[in-house]
Amino acid sequence: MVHHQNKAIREGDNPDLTAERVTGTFDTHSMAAQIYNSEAHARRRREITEIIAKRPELHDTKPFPFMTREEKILESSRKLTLITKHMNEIIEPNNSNEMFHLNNEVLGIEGHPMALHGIMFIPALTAQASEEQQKKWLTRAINREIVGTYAQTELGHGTNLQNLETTATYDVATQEFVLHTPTITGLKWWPGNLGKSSNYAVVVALMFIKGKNYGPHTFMVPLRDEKTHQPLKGITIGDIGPKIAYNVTDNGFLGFDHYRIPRTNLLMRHTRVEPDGTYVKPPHAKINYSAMVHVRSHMITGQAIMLSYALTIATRYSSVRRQGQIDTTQPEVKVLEYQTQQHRLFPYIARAYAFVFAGAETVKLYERVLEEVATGNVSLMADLHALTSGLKSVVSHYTAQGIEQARMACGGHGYSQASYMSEIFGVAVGGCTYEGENMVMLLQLARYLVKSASLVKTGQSSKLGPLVAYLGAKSDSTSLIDRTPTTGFAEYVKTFQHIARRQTLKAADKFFGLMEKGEKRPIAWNKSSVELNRASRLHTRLYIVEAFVRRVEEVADPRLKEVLTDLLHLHVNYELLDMSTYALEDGFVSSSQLDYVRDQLYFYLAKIRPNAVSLVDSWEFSDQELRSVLGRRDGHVYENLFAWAKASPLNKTDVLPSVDKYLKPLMESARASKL
Ligand SMILES: CCCCCCCC/C=C\CCCCC/C=C/C(=O)SCCNC(=O)CCNC(=O)[C@H](O)C(C)(C)COP(=O)(O)OP(=O)(O)OC[C@H]1O[C@@H](n2cnc3c(N)ncnc32)[C@H](O)[C@@H]1OP(=O)(O)O
Ligand SMILES: Cc1cc2nc3c(=O)[nH]c(=O)nc-3n(C[C@H](O)[C@H](O)[C@H](O)COP(=O)(O)OP(=O)(O)OC[C@H]3O[C@@H](n4cnc5c(N)ncnc54)[C@H](O)[C@@H]3O)c2cc1C
Repeated sequence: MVHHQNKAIREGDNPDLTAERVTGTFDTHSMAAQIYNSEAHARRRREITEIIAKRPELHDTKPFPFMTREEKILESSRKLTLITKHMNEIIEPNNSNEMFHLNNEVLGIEGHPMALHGIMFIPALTAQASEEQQKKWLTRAINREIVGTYAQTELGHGTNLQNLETTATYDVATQEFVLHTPTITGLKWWPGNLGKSSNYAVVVALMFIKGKNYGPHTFMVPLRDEKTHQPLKGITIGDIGPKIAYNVTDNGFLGFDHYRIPRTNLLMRHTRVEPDGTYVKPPHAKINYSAMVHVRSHMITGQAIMLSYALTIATRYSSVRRQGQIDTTQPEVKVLEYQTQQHRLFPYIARAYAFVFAGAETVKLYERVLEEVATGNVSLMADLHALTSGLKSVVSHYTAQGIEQARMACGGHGYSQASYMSEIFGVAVGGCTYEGENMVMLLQLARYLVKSASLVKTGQSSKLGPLVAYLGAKSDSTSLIDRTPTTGFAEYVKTFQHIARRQTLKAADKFFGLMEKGEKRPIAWNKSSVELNRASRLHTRLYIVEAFVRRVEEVADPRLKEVLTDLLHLHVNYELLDMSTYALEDGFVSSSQLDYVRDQLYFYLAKIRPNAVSLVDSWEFSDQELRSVLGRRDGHVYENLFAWAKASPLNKTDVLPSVDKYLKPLMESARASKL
């Protein structure tokens, strides 16, 4: 048997796809180790996939698009129960990476009844509950004796946490907090799994003590009777109805009617309220926002994975789909031969790699900050908040765009739910909104950039943190791209730094200038906000490029290094063209340099072409995880599309009741009236 570099090759596969895999120049298992940050983790992913493949009870009983929402929830609860029961046979206990993979394989991306339990409820209790509180609730939560969610957003308020309407008013006499929803707009609205699944929630409410508003705080709140699962007295609760996607998750509403909880249900690791109502403030005003920072830090990788789902589907399909000719004397070509198709897909393949590398760095920083905050050191919280705010916005935006490009790259079949593209898009695009609407989060990063710009302007560049140190550096007079013999990326990085620095300082000038002219700070901020967000995006895109460069520099295997270097070339050239307005407007980059950048882009599209399928195969998504007929590993698309169509519930009978009831009588009466 021949050993190929691409480990996805199997006998009997569509030969067009096998031919693509044979041309791969690198070992896809080794590339998976880069993507998943270690050989051990990549191997464990494969082992988990194999275990699941051998357990049919963990497979979907029918394709998700053929199920109603109720069926999907039932099916996902069945599988959730099974994986909970057999968890220790499948994954290492408490390994969140393995759990994430297990969930993606078995439950999929549409959510499940305990999605928020793992993503926010447990992280909130871990970071914000005191040790005593953790003994009471965290162990039960980890054991899944109770199911919880994170209830913050309201019908009328999501972004602006200071104006939430839900109140928690301290009653000194009974040592209780009274939770209350004063209006319809104060109903909690959106929290995942709040509607039907959870019996507890970490609730965010404005805390009032003796008439004083202490702002948003987090409380552990029982919602349903633990035995009967009936809502408790004083609680109004339910599902908010179907959404664009993510419909296995019961996003819910919740109202409180003077609902009492003990004082000790305020999460008290960092903040305390004494029995007499004395407030002990936390070491950082935003320490209670930790569950949001947790998701923002992890969702970068989550988004990269969803983008790669779509790219895997589209790239494999483009290798088996033949349409039209390039040379009219030759047979029809694979659509992947078209430069336009390559230009549509390959820069996003590069972005997906860039995002997953940036995501790994973000999680590392998050874990460091988590440890430091636990010991009272809050010094890096602002940096982490700025970084994750920018990354969640930029990455979710380009992920949604990339998935949509991948869908269109599949032509008509991309529009069928057999491709699974619409669900992937629908779930991923939610990331532009949840955990802070993208514009709002870019503006959070902009606050950090403006402060940094003001250090530069006042000659205090030495005080700049490592993420923004480049703001204090001097630019060359022009970019040296194409003017130096070096093949490295230093000139590109310098150019991105120049662009981000110039835009940041310019936007900050606009803001400060407006204030100097007498505008109040918030008005000046609003009038500068489009320019400020441009700066945030450029800063974040620079960070992503740098994270990519850092990773490529670390890679030792020469075959991997070569293909990752090709991808990085593609990335920097594509990014620079995409932001060429900024590069051209002060003459830092000339139009002839941009011609060079364009040529480089086309060169690397062609160079990557033979590795395209191997690059997407390296993510090692199983068919079970992808849930896409078009993206099947074996490339046998057409026969399976036909089988899929035949399985459509509409094809159970030859004549639908709607035809019997309406169309037949309509046609009959039309015929009769002609007589
Ligand atoms: C292995 C694990 C696998 C995980 C996989 C994940 C993959 C995910 C896939 C699917 C998941 C789907 C589930 C979705 C779940 C969604 C949940 C939610 O959406 S929960 C609700 C989220 N809501 C928000 O994000 C609201 C956004 N709004 C805010 O965050 C705030 O209101 C604000 C905009 C930040 C403003 O806050 P506030 O009004 O309090 O601010 P100000 O008083 O104006 O102060 C601003 C200063 O505060 C600093 N700040 C703000 N936040 C932080 C922070 N977190 N840390 C540090 N500092 C912070 C800010 O920088 C300002 O500082 P200065 O400029 O004044 O110095
Ligand atoms: C799939 C999904 C899952 C969710 N899960 C949860 C959950 O589990 N728990 C939970 O509590 N919430 C959850 N949410 C809610 C989510 O966090 C909020 O919808 C999100 O934070 C945005 O807030 P909003 O809806 O109030 O938007 P709005 O703030 O009303 O945004 C509307 C528009 O106003 C703009 N805008 C608002 N404020 C400003 C500003 N200061 N400056 C400039 N522009 C501004 C925005 O950019 C946007 O264009 C979920 C939402 C979705 C879609």
